[in-house]
Amino acid sequence: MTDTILNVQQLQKEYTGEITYKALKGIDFHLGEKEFVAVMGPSGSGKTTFLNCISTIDRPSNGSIIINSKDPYKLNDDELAKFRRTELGFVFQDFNLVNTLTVEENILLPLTLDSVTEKAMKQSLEEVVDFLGIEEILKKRTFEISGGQKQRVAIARAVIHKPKLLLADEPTGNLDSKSVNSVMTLFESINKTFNTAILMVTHDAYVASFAQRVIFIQDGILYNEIHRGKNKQQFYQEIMDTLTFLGGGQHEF
Ligand SMILES: Nc1ncnc2c1ncn2[C@@H]1O[C@H](COP(=O)(O)OP(=O)(O)OP(=O)(O)O)[C@@H](O)[C@H]1O
Repeated sequence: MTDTILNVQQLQKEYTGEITYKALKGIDFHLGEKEFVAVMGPSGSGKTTFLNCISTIDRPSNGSIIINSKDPYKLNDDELAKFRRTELGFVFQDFNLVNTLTVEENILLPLTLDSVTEKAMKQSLEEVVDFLGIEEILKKRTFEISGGQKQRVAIARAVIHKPKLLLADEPTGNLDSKSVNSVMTLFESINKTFNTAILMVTHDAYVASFAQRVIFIQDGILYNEIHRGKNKQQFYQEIMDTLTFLGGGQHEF
């Protein structure tokens, strides 16, 4: 068994308001330190809540989350901000780039916040830009580049500090099929080249088939998980079969 980067035990999340809603009802989950796992399930099943609890956006109601041997919910605000900047990387469906900054400035943002030296910044930038093949757009503003390019920039920003764990919520949700392919190939190579563990929520079985394992959440509980063997096409079919078994129209996934 590989070392664990993320250990989730009995995770529960209850949204309180006029009506109390239990979005997560006790989830146990381990992510190996070099693993790439996709999270699937019907709409409203709790996928984003699960990811948000792990990414420290949403505080769990009960249970524990340990990332790289640390409990982020036991850190004070400054420590937590630093923890997120150094140990985690985030990729979202809508890219979350700063429109007033250039591509290069966007990518360097996490490092400027951590007062990294200019020399070290340049070196990290060169490495990530080379890896992602985005030299020619570095001086452009975000409104001058395509959706696929925006997501590559967002990924560059998410991995420039070599996080141990990359968290992605529907990273291909706003992309055309050609960009979906290139972004997923990129995720695969980030996972293999930098040994970055990846946890990614997706509705798309094809996108999930790039992962090594898919977990399925239904009604706030872990319903099932399947592992990829050598054959990606067969894995895709198994994912589709599980989704069909889970029920709900295809539009729900
Ligand atoms: N802030 C909130 N307050 C109250 N209820 C919430 C809140 N956020 C989510 N929920 C509820 O919790 C449940 C799980 O939501 P969540 O967004 O995690 O589902 P999901 O599986 O990611 O759905 P989708 O695939 O549609 O994005 C839903 O029923 C949702 O309405």
